Amino acid sequence: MASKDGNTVFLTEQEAERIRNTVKDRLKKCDELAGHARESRDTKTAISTATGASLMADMANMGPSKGATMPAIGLGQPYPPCVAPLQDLQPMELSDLRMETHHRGYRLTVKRASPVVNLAARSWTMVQDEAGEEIERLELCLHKKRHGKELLESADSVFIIKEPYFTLTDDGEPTIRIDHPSDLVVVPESEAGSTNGTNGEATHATAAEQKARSCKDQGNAALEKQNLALAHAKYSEGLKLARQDIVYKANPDLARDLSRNRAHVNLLLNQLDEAKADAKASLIGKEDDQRSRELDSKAFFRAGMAAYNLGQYHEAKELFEQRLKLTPDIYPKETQAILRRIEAHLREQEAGTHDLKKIRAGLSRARPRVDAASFFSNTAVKESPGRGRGLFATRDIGAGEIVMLEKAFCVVWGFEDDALTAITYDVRDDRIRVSPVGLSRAIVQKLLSNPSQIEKVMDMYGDWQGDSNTKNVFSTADGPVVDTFRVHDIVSRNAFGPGSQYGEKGAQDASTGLWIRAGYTNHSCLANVQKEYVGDLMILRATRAIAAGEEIFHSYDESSDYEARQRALMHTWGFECDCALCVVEKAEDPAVRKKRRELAEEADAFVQSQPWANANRRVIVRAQRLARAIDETYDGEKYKGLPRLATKRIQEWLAHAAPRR
Ligand SMILES: C[S@@+](CC[C@H](N)C(=O)[O-])C[C@H]1O[C@@H](n2cnc3c(N)ncnc32)[C@H](O)[C@@H]1O
Repeated sequence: MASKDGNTVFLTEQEAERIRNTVKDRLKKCDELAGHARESRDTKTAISTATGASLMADMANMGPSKGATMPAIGLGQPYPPCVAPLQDLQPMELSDLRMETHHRGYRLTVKRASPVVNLAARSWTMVQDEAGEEIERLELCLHKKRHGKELLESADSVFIIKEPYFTLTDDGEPTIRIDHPSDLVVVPESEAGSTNGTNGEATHATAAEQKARSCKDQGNAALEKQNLALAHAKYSEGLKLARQDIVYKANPDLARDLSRNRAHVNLLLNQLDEAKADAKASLIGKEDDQRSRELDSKAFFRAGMAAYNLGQYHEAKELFEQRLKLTPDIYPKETQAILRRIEAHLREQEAGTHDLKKIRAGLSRARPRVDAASFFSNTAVKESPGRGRGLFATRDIGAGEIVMLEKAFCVVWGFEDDALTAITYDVRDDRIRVSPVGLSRAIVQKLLSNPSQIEKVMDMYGDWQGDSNTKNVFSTADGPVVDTFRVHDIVSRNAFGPGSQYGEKGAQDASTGLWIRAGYTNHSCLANVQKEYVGDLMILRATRAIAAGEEIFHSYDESSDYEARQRALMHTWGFECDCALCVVEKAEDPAVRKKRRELAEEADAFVQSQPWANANRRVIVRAQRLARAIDETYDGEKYKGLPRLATKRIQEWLAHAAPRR
């Protein structure tokens, strides 16, 4: 575990080595044991170990050092999630598990047998199979919660593990390990009778209708108590019954009521795709009936809000217009106000007409995200030879003009509960990094809640592109499928920090986010746009005139030192920059670069220690001398038309200080 303090993450060489060795030792042992039969555990010992560990973890989570250490996570052995529906998988028993094996084609049904051990980046518990004869450890890595609740804590539930992966923990202990949340199906015990985890079809219409009604009542009661997850589960259970032909033909309104109610819960849970679909499915369409109009008005509102929150403003406009037309007497002012907001967002989307001053004024720590549309029409994504895909200007853009505005797909602010930073060691490149795993986690949650968004996130660049046969499968009959290793790798290469806008500070507190469109922008040290942030709205502004067809570049790393810059680009983004500036710098005598680096360090120290306000003549002369000395390290001929990055800070200091003398 690394300790953290203020802006720095401390990780000594020994600690780094220990993390490396732990991961490598584990992999070695896994290799040796691959295919071996599982050894039976003693139930009593297993439960008492888990109980002790659970207590210790709870105490650590409550203690004074809470949050003072960063979890360490080993990476680099990605495997795809299961893409088969439960009903196509064969049942297996705990005793069938083989070490270091993905049991493809199988499913395992278990029940929790001990308390849950809740750690920062993982949770584990002991589970027993249906016969209760065997006991084994089950671990959920990182993606261990759903709607803020620990999945393993689900009371009275059975867990069905799709294509279980049996491996070793870092401590060398056997465990079933789940990395992809879609590989775990949590089924209420009452429903678990049918082995595929779904309700058996009720054959008798009246009995099914009665059961569906009871589910609706239970859903309503759960909603009243703000138990959204239970309300959703109950409405879903009821819907399954109410949508059966025999029930639907006799009473179509029951399915509509359940859909309308679930739409409401889905909106509260930010499950916008299903909220929209449910609300639309609930429409009755009897315009001559007052009650039907009222209910459909509600449905149009719910579908409209879901579309609005998904940024689908054209659809949202249609839905709210239909609402107004259908029930001009129900909250007309509110509907008109939403329609005005939608019109404003459509203008933002088409012409980039954002009122940034107003947007900025509406932001606070309590409301850190903007309500604004993205504006992309000045840009297009195309191939960029040697760099994968890139972003290109579709028209001439003047210096200082806005090139693009994008609302983040997801931002985790450093002060939010979702924030989590971990030390990650990746065996693929033997590198240790500080990774915003809280952002990966939040993205996965958002994708599970809004499966229509999965494909566009998965299209982003990342090292692990998924299994070639299954990489484009994003759902099964059991729900959405998200490859969390892919999300992690996408975050590694595409996440940016919107800076400290709400008082976040320090490495452990850094805010990070994912902007999908901006993610296609390649790097150049000779960038033509600069990034700015207003809340979670990223603004790319032209730093010089950009001609139609030109590629848009921003700078991923602004270090003036060539070596430091290349190191950061290779370490974080995996490439070597070959822009015109890097070509010249690379060809220079390393001794010249070293001298420039030392002078730049001296200049940085000077700038930090000497305030420019009221600087006296002697101090200014010193700054001028330093600037000249750095300047002299540049060959005038070779650097013609190229920036002299190392002089930047001292020149800025001089620009502030000199005019006042
Ligand atoms: C944020 S993505 C940029 C979009 C990416 N090119 C794509 O195809 O989706 C970052 C990745 O693009 C590539 N890249 C960006 N700038 C580059 C450059 N100047 N030269 C080579 N590769 C670059 C690297 O692979 C980097 O990890």
